[in-house]
Amino acid sequence: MCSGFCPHVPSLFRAKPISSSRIKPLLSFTVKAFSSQTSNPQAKADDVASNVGFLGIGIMGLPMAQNLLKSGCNVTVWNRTKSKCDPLITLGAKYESSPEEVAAGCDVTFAMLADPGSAVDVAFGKHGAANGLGPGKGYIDFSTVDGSTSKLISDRIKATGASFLEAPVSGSKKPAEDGQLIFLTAGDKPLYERVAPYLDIMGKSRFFLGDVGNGAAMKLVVNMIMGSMMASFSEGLLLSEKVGLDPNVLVEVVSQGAISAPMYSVKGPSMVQSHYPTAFPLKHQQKDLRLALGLAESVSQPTPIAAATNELYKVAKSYGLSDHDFSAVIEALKAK
Ligand SMILES: NC(=O)C1=CN([C@@H]2O[C@H](COP(=O)(O)OP(=O)(O)OC[C@H]3O[C@@H](n4cnc5c(N)ncnc54)[C@H](OP(=O)(O)O)[C@@H]3O)[C@@H](O)[C@H]2O)C=CC1
Ligand SMILES: O=CC(=O)O
Repeated sequence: MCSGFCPHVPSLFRAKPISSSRIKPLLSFTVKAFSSQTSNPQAKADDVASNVGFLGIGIMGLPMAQNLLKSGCNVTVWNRTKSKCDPLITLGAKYESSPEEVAAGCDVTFAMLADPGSAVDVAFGKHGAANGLGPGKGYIDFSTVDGSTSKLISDRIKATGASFLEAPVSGSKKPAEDGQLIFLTAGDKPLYERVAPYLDIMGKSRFFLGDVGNGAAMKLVVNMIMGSMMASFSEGLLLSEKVGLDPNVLVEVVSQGAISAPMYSVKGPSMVQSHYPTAFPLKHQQKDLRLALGLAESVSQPTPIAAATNELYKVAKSYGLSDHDFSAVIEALKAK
């Protein structure tokens, strides 16, 4: 595995670890060329003193905003279903009743929404964040969307005079809780530098990938691979059981070899029990496959495995498994 400094890796994609675990003050920290890796246990409020907004308090938004609050940031929150903000209000968050009001009162506003439709609505729909934005402010969208949607949001945000950064994340509920997300950012470089201390509170590494659309594309490619890996693993678990093997032993064997992945070790044992506690909702994995197929279509790249995988997730959705974890895709392979 390359360290991130390999000469054959284009500089745009190099990850550069920093020596100190302490992030530097907001206005004076050094941003590594295009990407950097940090560890964040000592990240503190006095490193990042301004007011931040957080829109979309779902599975991911809740722990991400929680980590900002625990680091001492002044956080103002909004969610369509207000009650989901309660744990954050208890921790000291301020609540506003629309994205517009959050954006109006904050220097930078983060958004973590379900899909392209909700990301657009919250960014520039009625009472959307754009109404409260203006010069000097920043809008950072963590939602997993396609590049066209991200560019549309970028255009509408920039028309207000504010800056825009797309920043989808790799890493699920537990990495979000642990501040171990990977940020795949693109767009306004000065805004990236300005919000890097916040990203370092919520994540373990960040990549700046250039123009808006590149972060979205990277995220969709990663999740296309992940969706297919999970579908293939599901086939293996069921086949092993049908030929008389113990699928728990398969999980153990896989975990020791070249195809080992944390996802298999973490989710495998509960999949064997037909339990799918939701970390990454199946409906979002299918959305990501659908968007990745659109991306592949746009450049005529054959992706037959992802196409077949997408069909499997659609079957799982038709079984009512949309809000279960994406590992429930295994149910689509069981005889009904
Ligand atoms: N869970 C995971 O492991 C990961 C998820 N992601 C991506 O992050 C994003 C969020 O995921 P996650 O937190 O799991 O999803 P959730 O489904 O838990 O949360 C979705 C959020 O979007 C809001 N929302 C949905 N529709 C609308 C709408 N029409 N208008 C306003 N708000 C809306 C929801 O509000 P309400 O509470 O009212 O429903 C909620 O705050 C997705 O794009 C997902 O693909 C990325 C990495 C990991
Ligand atoms: O998008 C999901 C993830 O685990 O990353």
